[in-house]
Amino acid sequence: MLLEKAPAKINLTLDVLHKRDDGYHEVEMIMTTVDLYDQIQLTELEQDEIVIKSEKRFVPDDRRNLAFQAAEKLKEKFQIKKGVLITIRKQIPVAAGLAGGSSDAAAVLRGLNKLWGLHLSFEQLAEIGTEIGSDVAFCIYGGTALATGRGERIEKLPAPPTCWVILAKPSIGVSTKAVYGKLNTANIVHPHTSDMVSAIKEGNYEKMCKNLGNALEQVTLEMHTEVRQIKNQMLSAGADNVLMSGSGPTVFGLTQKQSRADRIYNSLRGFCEEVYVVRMLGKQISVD
Ligand SMILES: C[C@](O)(CO)[C@H](O)COP(=O)(O)OP(=O)(O)OC[C@H]1O[C@@H](n2ccc(N)nc2=O)[C@H](O)[C@@H]1O
Ligand SMILES: Nc1ncnc2c1ncn2[C@@H]1O[C@H](COP(=O)(O)OP(=O)(O)OP(=O)(O)O)[C@@H](O)[C@H]1O
Repeated sequence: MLLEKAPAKINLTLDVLHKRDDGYHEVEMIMTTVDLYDQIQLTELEQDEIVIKSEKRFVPDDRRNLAFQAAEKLKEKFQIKKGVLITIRKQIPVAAGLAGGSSDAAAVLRGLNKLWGLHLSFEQLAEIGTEIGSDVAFCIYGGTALATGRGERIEKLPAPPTCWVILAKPSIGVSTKAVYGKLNTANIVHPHTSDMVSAIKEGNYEKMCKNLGNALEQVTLEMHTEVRQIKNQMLSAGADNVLMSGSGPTVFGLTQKQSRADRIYNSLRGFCEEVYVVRMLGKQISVD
């Protein structure tokens, strides 16, 4: 039996450059993992099958689950004739823009690499992960990175300046495909990715806050008024800046003061069911 943590990610920036011929969008985004985790337990089975268990509604227990696809890919590619029970203790909100499913898939790839003694590098696991979803490669490494291409090309960055992150997810789920589908690439307000990279490298918290930006935010804001309400609520409770993560609908606010993090958290409870105060992890996931 083996346990593997699957952390959520947030987007500090998300820029869309253009739509590609293969239907995906060329992106440039800075992502960082936070200490909100799903717990993945991998148990070897006698029978040659993949079984998914999760107590949470909305999490599929068949091939639609990205964790299932991760195990299936490894079995196919390396002709593994063993079975595995994948138990997912879900803590990351579902369909939230926090890469929950992608991080579960990445954790299964890392975990089975150990359990089945495959000795694959993180680079090889990231390549396999990309066949499952655009965010999986980043989730293999965790930490902070600039992701380009359709999200699969990863360049490591140092840890962002220390701060509190308040996450709030309104009670709606958002389909990433639908948000990209509604995006008008001619009307994008592009975030300043290179300024965010330098903010992180300089450890400049104010500059990081100033340069938060997400090209998909406007699309989701127009679909769901709750996202705007949460942004306004966080700002009026004292967040230094706020942004929607990924394709949403989760919004995060930043502050360096714990008392203010508490105030923002309290101001959202009752208003919004899923609220968390977390830290950015900064560090990448270690190979062992
Ligand atoms: C919004 C983000 O989560 C930000 O990190 C990612 O860009 C999306 O990553 P993901 O959920 O792993 O996305 P995938 O499962 O690869 O793709 C879902 C759908 O989103 C759209 N999609 C995704 C990534 C991308 N660079 N361009 C796209 O247009 C495509 O319509 C695709 O069919
Ligand atoms: N392991 C999983 N955990 C949660 N949802 C999963 C999982 N595998 C597949 N899904 C399906 O994927 C859909 C999107 O869920 P997920 O939580 O991964 O979205 P997300 O956080 O918005 O992802 P991203 O930020 O990568 O776009 C869900 O509605 C669910 O049906």
